Amino acid sequence: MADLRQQALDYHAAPTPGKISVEITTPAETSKDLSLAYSPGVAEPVREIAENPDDVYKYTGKGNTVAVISNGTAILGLGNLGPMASKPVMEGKALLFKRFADINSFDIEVTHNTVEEFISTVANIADSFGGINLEDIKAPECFQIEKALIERCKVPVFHDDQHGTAIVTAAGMINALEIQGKNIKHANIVCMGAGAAAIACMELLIKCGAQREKIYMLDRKGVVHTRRDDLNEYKKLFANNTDKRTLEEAIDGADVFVGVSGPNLLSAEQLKLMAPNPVVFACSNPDPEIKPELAKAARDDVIIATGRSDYPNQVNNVLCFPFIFRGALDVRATKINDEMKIAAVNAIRELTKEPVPEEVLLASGETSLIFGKEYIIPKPMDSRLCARVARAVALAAIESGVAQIELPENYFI
Ligand SMILES: NC(=O)C1=CN([C@@H]2O[C@H](COP(=O)(O)OP(=O)(O)OC[C@H]3O[C@@H](n4cnc5c(N)ncnc54)[C@H](OP(=O)(O)O)[C@@H]3O)[C@@H](O)[C@H]2O)C=CC1
Ligand SMILES: CC(=O)C(=O)O
Ligand SMILES: [Mg+2]
Repeated sequence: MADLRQQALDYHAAPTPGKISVEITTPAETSKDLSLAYSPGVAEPVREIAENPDDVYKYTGKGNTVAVISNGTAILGLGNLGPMASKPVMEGKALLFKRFADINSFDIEVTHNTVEEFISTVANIADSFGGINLEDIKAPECFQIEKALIERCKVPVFHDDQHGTAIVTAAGMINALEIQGKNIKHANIVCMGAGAAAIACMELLIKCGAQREKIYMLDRKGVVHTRRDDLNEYKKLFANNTDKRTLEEAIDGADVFVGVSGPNLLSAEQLKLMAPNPVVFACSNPDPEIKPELAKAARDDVIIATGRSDYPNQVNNVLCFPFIFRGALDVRATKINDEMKIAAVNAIRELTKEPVPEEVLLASGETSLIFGKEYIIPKPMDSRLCARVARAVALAAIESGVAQIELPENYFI
């Protein structure tokens, strides 16, 4: 662990501080090059864009650039550590956009006093980008922020911790329940956490067939129930009319545990109370609600997933956000709607059942990956994800009427 700590610090410090840089895409060597790139030549695209605003997509990088924007109020599961402390994560998201979907991104860390100030800051710069990926903004402010920005911005705005997480959780959950021989419609679900990721995950699981009254959501004060008078409007949607008050009571006989809260909050004893063949998604980063080795030692019928790269079954929004933006940008979608989200769920879910190419096995350090308890969701290094998810999302955008241009010719086929 100490070794990983030092390796991670060295990785971020060298060979240059940070993880991303900006590259030039056109020649800029000679006076002639500069007369095209800068003055006088740059005036020509300026005039064209002033005449026809859509030409910004033709003459600038806007259409392939996403802003990754945070205020550092919910950095992974580490809490509210401020905008600068969030920068390694935001640079990390930019790295993932580039590595997995060839999308350029800038990380922007906003210092603000009021929610309205944050919203105005983002709304005022949004047009510079093809899309806005909001990251690690805590609940409940994140809901108001995302809603206001969707209304005010012409480009798609997507809160990754809500919807990216929900899409990957839904894809993994449907697969895991299928392997365990269970139907999501009948599943008793415990959700540890009642913030950005939790609310969005549960809403999407409901759209995929889960029943609201079978969901027991918990926050720091225990079960979210109808007799509590301290619930915000988002938690109220999950207030269960129940006498259960504690995790022990909620998890007794549950089929599913989704953890999007904090480290080590589920004990082996609590896991043992779950129904036969349970599904446990311990998704808090970097430290899950229960460690896989502890969960597996407690019972051998469990399917366990975490948000981490160093265990099997990585349920992490990296499997979604690069690709959902790839599809949205490529048909210039004005928003990322439910149809596009469900298309992403199905594309991720279905890919898991296909044979895994050798290059993915190599990159994952595995000799075999076959749909089953240890492989419920594709690996991030699976290059087929970009093609499958982006195409499904782009088609859904077109069919649901939010695309502004047609599918590019031979798009990912
Ligand atoms: N694997 C993945 O892809 C992702 C994982 N996550 C993880 O989910 C977690 C939450 O992130 P996010 O939703 O953005 O953050 P938020 O700040 O919006 O929500 C955090 C929620 O967790 C609850 N919580 C925190 N500590 C405890 C505790 N000790 N007992 C019970 N509930 C607790 C909070 O309760 P209260 O409301 O009472 O404060 C709150 O409801 C993080 O660990 C993050 O790493 C998030 C996104 C993606
Ligand atoms: C993965 C991620 O976005 C998070 O843990 O916040
Ligand atoms: Mg996050």
